[in-house]
Amino acid sequence: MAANAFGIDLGTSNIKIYNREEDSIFNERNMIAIEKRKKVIAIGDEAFDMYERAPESIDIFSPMRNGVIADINNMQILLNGMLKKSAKKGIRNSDYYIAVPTDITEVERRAFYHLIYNSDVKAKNVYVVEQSVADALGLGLDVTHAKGVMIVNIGADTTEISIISIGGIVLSKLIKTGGNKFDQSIISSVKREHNLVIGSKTAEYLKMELASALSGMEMTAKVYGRDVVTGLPKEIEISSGLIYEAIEEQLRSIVDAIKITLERTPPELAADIIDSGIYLTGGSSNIRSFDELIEKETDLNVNFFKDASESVARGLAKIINEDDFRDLAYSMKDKPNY
Ligand SMILES: Nc1ncnc2c1ncn2[C@@H]1O[C@H](COP(=O)(O)OP(=O)(O)OP(=O)(O)O)[C@@H](O)[C@H]1O
Repeated sequence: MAANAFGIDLGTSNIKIYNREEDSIFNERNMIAIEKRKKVIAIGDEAFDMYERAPESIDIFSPMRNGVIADINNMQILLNGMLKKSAKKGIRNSDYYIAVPTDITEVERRAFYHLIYNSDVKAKNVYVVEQSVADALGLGLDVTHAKGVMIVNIGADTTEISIISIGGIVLSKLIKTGGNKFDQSIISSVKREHNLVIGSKTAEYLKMELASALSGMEMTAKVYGRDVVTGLPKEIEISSGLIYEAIEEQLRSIVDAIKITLERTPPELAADIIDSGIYLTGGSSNIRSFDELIEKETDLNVNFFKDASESVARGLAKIINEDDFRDLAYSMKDKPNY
């Protein structure tokens, strides 16, 4: 029997690890800090704390890009370190369940599997789970039944929109828009409007404080940055209106992708979705009134969950612990050329 079982949701911004033995979810930033291109000096939240503060000799980055593994060697080092951090024992000879986006290439999919299979955790078994299936289970939906559900996961680099029925994916679309793109737009807008250079952590703070998916909110927040003209540090008050203008285009592209997916949904499943509504998940679904915007634009009910950023990990926990859902995980070994 396997020593333990872990469920892994590798996000561009955060890595979430479910540990069966401790029945807990570990959630830290998916970041690694490397000094002089050789020495790993920090991982996870500790690396994130150094981000945009460290000298040039230290590179700090996420080994994931647009929802897929961009740097497998560093992702492996990071994952091993995070597993050791998250679990007191049972890392070796355990079963590993990894969530993978659906709308990616076979090469990208294989990289998730090999990340675990080739790592020094010496996994007993490696199983792959479609990310949106785990997401739906984590929200408390029983996806093994015939009823169709639509899951919209708005993450950091990506938004994945999926239609699930009878435990399988009927349609899935991954678009390269999410929280990180909102942050980048906020940086550009603050620079254009106020001649102020801010870092991405400040942009994320402004997003969390002031962003709304609907116009009309009136709030302000003070931030520090560097004045482009004088080169000196400066404090400025930013309005929610500016943040709305900065992210409006990206909000629209997410709504448009949802509409396109709905248009392509088979009619019987569309009827189910009208009945049950759209399920909104992922960290960026926390932007104020996102559910209201989607409801307004699609005329469908939107179900929003406050702690949705860990729903994939909670879904993996269900697959690990409940026999009824075990078949939702599959081994890549059963497929040729793996
Ligand atoms: N309260 C909040 N308001 C707005 N955005 C938030 C909030 N909380 C988290 N976020 C954003 O959610 C994103 C992280 O979400 P999540 O953990 O679902 O992404 P991920 O799985 O790492 O990314 P991806 O799915 O793109 O690989 C970040 O961009 C973060 O800024």
